[in-house]
Amino acid sequence: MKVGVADTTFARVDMGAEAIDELRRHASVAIERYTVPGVKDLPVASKILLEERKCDIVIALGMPGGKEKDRMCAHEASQGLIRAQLMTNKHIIEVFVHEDEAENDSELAWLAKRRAREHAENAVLLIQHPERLVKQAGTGQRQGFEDAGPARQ
Ligand SMILES: Cc1nc2c(=O)[nH]c(=O)nc-2n(C[C@H](O)[C@H](O)[C@H](O)CO)c1C
Repeated sequence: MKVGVADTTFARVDMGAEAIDELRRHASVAIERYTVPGVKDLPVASKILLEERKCDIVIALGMPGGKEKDRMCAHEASQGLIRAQLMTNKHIIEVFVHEDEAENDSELAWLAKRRAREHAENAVLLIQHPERLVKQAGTGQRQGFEDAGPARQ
């Protein structure tokens, strides 16, 4: 199994390094990293990782800033990532941490690292152990902040 890790220099936390560190816990996983300036560059980087560098799945990590133009950028990047998935028929796990999700820098760093690691785990499960994700269906999993848990009925 080969996992592509696409990340950005715009991000204020080295999310790619966190994802790679988590992936390295799985001995059978090869890793290919591709760093670009910002989130809008992630779709083509991800597509190249899937098509030319023969990755099975890509984790695309980015950090939209807190301004309206950043939110617009993130939305455009998301649309590009969805298109790239449809064009390649492969998963690209979007791992965006919006700068304004956190109250301060230390919470931002904690959130970005934890979300990157949890989605790295999801990428391995999607390719190698999809049945384990089926077991988690409907359990309100979240990446970063606490899980929401299942709805009380
Ligand atoms: C406004 C803006 N905001 C962000 C952002 O919030 N997060 C991010 O990662 N990148 C941003 N960029 C840069 C673009 O994604 C892209 O790197 C440039 O437009 C060059 O293609 C831009 C231009």
